[in-house]
Amino acid sequence: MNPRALSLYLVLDPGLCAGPGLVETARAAVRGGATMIQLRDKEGGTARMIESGRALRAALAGSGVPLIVNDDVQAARVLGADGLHIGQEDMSPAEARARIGADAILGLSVETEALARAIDPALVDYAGAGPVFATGTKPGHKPAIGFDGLARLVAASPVPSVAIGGLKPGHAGAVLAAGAAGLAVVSAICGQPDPEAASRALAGEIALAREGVA
Ligand SMILES: Cc1ncc(COP(=O)(O)OP(=O)(O)O)c(N)n1
Ligand SMILES: Cc1nc(C(=O)O)sc1CCOP(=O)(O)O
Ligand SMILES: [Mg+2]
Repeated sequence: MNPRALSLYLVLDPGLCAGPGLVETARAAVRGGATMIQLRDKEGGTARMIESGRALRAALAGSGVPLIVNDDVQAARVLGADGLHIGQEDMSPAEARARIGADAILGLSVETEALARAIDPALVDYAGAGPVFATGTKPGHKPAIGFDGLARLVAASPVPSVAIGGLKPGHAGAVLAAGAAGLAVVSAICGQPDPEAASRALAGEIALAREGVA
């Protein structure tokens, strides 16, 4: 996986995207510069994940933007998704890798330095590091780590890290300065009045920040 794919990683939440919907939000975000899309539906079960995933696959076809499925390895397999994102309590990276195959992208959430250090780079392609800030999008999330904590997780991880949790416009510089490959966001794009403009603003900030740290 090219770490640049982690630059602006949109995690789609069907509830927050209820206005335009998942597909239109994804299309708009990609027009604005999103580089990776995750389907994260914590409520709908496998059947809805597959239905939404099919529509997203069709919308993203030819864009070069990978589609990652959150949690649900069965849906990821049925969809032939580009990858799967798992948390520490979902399944082991070894099981996930065995079930999605060698070529699929596998992401793993890490909330502490010890978890980041424990990543096996033979199994896992990227780390989702956070939460950087408290967020209402994920009730019961682990304690916020801030930019200093992010830098420690990034340094401990043997694979590229994408920062997540409460990230908004204005944060890209600090995230990249901490060494992360990019920002993963839900509410900074999903549910915004103009998701394309929101995505373009974040992508522009990331590009500027990258010039600063290159
Ligand atoms: C890019 C990215 N990073 C972290 C997460 C969180 O995954 P997890 O800890 O399994 O929590 P849920 O998203 O399943 O509630 C993520 N989804 N994406
Ligand atoms: C899905 C998710 N995982 C997190 C983690 O820390 O592992 S925080 C989070 C939600 C991020 O949403 P928003 O960009 O709206 O703050
Ligand atoms: Mg999970």
